[in-house]
Amino acid sequence: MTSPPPLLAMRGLVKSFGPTRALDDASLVVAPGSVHGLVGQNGAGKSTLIKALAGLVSPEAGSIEFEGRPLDHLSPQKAEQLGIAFIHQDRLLVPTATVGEALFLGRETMASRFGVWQASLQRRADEALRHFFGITLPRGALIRDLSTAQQQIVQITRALLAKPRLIIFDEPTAALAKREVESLFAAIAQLKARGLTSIYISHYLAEIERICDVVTIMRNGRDVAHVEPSHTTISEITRLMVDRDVKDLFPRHRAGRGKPVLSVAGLGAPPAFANVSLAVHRGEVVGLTGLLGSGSKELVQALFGLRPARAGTIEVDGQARRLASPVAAAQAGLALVPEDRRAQGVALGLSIRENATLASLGRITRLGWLDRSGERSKVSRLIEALKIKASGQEAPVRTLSGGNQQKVVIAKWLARRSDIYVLDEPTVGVDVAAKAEIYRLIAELAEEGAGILLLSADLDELLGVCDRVLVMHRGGVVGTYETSVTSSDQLLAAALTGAGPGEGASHAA
Ligand SMILES: Nc1ncnc2c1ncn2[C@@H]1O[C@H](COP(=O)(O)OP(=O)(O)OP(=O)(O)O)[C@@H](O)[C@H]1O
Repeated sequence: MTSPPPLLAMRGLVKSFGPTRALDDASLVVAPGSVHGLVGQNGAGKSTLIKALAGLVSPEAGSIEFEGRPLDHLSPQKAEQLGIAFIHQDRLLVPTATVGEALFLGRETMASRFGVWQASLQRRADEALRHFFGITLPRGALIRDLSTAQQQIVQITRALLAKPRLIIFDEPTAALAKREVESLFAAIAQLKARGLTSIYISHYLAEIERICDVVTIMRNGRDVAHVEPSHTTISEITRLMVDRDVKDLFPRHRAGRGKPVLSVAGLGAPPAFANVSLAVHRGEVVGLTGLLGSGSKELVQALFGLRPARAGTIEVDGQARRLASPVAAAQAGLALVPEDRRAQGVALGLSIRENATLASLGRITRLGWLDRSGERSKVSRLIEALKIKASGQEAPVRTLSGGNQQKVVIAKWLARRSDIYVLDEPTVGVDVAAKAEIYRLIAELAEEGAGILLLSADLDELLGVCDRVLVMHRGGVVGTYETSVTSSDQLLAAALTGAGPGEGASHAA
């Protein structure tokens, strides 16, 4: 049987940025009706390849064919006319638009806010969101009021409404909770059944294995292998990506549990969450998880000083503290790795070295010394360990790939000597080798006597690195699970239903 001609054939692409060869003879050939995975370490060239298809970068060599026709002088408009839709990592929706406007209107017409018009838009928005994702969003909400996950759902729904021929998902699940991931997979399966072709870029190899028919593996700007997940293991895909074996993804720390370093009692910021009590001890890694709307994100925001708590107390090392701002939280001894790292964590115009140094400024030890050199050398070590791919330490962070930018922020914050680390999704968008490195660092911090609170939607990650996991549901903590005796299904069931822990787990926080 002859196979059908490819829907998309990108061949021999070359693209340099100064001294960096982002694409070096890269090819991607996609069969119609397939779900095609694209994987590679941070900086391997995945985004540059996709940007070439969107007309956002012009390759120096190579060819692109779509439905058998050669394409040149591509632009985002031309790609859209051809029926190629992109779901990018960065949010591109207008923050002041309503959900209905973001879904159905061109950007230029968003100024009109007539009541009847809005009501009809909202009704159509509800229908579309329910159709593709089985959810509705608060009526009249503006894009900026939505969480990252909700914004992404709107972005995907908008793309699907245009009935594309090819849809490219660039790390679509990075900000999604497990249940939304399932809805997305169901939507992709449905689209495939209707003959739509998808390209799926992700660092979550388990997802790639589950939904992709074929996977192209990139390394150093080149496609180095093409495999069928049904005949290949995740560790083989990892080995092809990294060109070595990655062992011990989840190293366990060997710290003993010390005194409580962070104690939260009766904390509330209604309607997001109420009456939350928890303790993180020295030498302990505590996980926190919950679906969208469970309050877990908002709880972490309150600890970051980004959301005022209306009730309850927070103690750091036995002393009552008011964490009214991120600065107050940092002064109280908390190191915070925020989720929205591009907005909150990194100065894009500055170099890697300058970003690393910024974290050291103003950090005063208990004895009153400014300890910069120690931190800086630790940052350098981390940049080395996390294999941040850049032309050098002076490269502006703006020029790094998305995952490498995240590594810079994480290196910066993890190098601060702190008593408590609050990490909000620290490994999202980070490749598997760097993930292992970040887990090793978390273990090291615990062994140095810090307490760590890790918010994550990745249940395997939580079970792999934490001692205990707190699950939130509808604004409250519904259970604390000892990870040594818990499965991811138990965590998911608790997050979904709010049912407390069964055998082998405890209610005590
Ligand atoms: N505008 C640019 N200027 C300079 N270098 C760039 C630019 N865009 C990309 N690069 C470099 O090209 C290489 C490939 O980057 P790309 O964003 O394609 O990687 P990626 O595989 O998508 O990584 P990630 O998984 O981190 O998103 C990286 O070394 C990056 O630093």
